[in-house]
Amino acid sequence: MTAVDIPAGSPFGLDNLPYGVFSTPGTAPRVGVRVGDRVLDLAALFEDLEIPDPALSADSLGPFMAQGPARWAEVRDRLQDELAGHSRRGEFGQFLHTLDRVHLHLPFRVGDYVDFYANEHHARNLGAILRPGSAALHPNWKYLPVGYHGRAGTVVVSGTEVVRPSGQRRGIETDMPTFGPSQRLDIEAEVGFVVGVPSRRGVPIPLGDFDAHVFGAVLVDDWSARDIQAWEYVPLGPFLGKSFATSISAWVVPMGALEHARIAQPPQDPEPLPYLRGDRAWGLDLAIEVSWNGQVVSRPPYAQMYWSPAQMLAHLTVGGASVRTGDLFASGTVSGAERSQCGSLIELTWGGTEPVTVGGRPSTFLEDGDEVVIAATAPGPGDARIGFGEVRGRVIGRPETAG
Ligand SMILES: O=C(O)/C=C/C(=O)CC(=O)CC(=O)O
Ligand SMILES: [Ca+2]
Ligand SMILES: [Mg+2]
Repeated sequence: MTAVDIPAGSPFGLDNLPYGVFSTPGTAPRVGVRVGDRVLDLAALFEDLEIPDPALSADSLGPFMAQGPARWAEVRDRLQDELAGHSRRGEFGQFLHTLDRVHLHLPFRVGDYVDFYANEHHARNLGAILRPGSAALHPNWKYLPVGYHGRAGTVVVSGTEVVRPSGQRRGIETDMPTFGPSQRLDIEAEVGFVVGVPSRRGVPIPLGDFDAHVFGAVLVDDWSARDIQAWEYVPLGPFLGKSFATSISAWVVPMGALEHARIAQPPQDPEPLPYLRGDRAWGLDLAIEVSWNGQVVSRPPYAQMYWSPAQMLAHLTVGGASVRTGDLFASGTVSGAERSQCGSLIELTWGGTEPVTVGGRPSTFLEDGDEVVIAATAPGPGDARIGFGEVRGRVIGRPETAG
């Protein structure tokens, strides 16, 4: 028994306690923690406990995340103790709001945003689809986690509508561009890692220091306009095809909640260079599920990621780049060896040549009105699951062109 009602088997039990930013009608956004199907007002609880912290009244997790790992652990331990009913009071009703009564905001101000390309199945599939006749993997791929800097200002919270981008599109049969709404609008199911503690410019973050900087993880949907991307990406990489919207889940799962999800990474051959070499138990056994208009179309296994989040951060900073509170780096699309495990529609439909049936309709890329939901859970202690919640987005036509 806990001091609060948590539905049996909820992936939002005391072993999870993910953080977000919420408001109720007429009140200011502030830090909340998901407990079962409710949101706990953290600032109000801590005031009541006579340990107030202005960081918890902020409209972003930033100030709390900047306080660092000792404080994260202290707050988490205190919460677990209070909610487990170990305190004299055990009265939480006044601090809890049911989910249907709260508005969930973007949980932190996104600083810099990087997207990696850390999944070998995805990299090989995209190579085969986009660059037939060339080697699927570039020679650098197994030596460094390939990535690019994305657009932080268009990272949006789950539930935000995604406006179909227009741009220069390459036709399938021709190399001449036309301008108009993307006809190959896609998703990418990814996991993102959120920096809490900044680093100093010129000082790389070694593999072993990951926990000193990274606060938690979110689900990411890296919406991608494949026809825009295919025309523009040479030689500098993704640009407008991926900058119109990147959705993240509303809950940031603290790294402390993922300790039972840690597994060995897949073998790395060739052995990485020394700054990328270290603890191999950095895989994460996250089970992801992609639903398209309510139908599960894919189950990407994060366990198969080639590069670990610690390797991503080490590489991102090895040249001297610093990170700041609120920086987000995403893993890249998560795919498995099977078609039914692919985290993007371009893979799932093999470049649009092999439609999947969604709601009885043969489907390749996203139509206006389509909705995609990416959800995930991780193993917790015993039988418990740790929920990430979901990242949801519905595609709408551009307002001025919508019919
Ligand atoms: O291989 C390419 O040219 C492009 C790859 C992507 O679009 C994937 C990307 O954004 C990185 C990732 O999600 O893995
Ligand atoms: Ca991506
Ligand atoms: Mg504890």
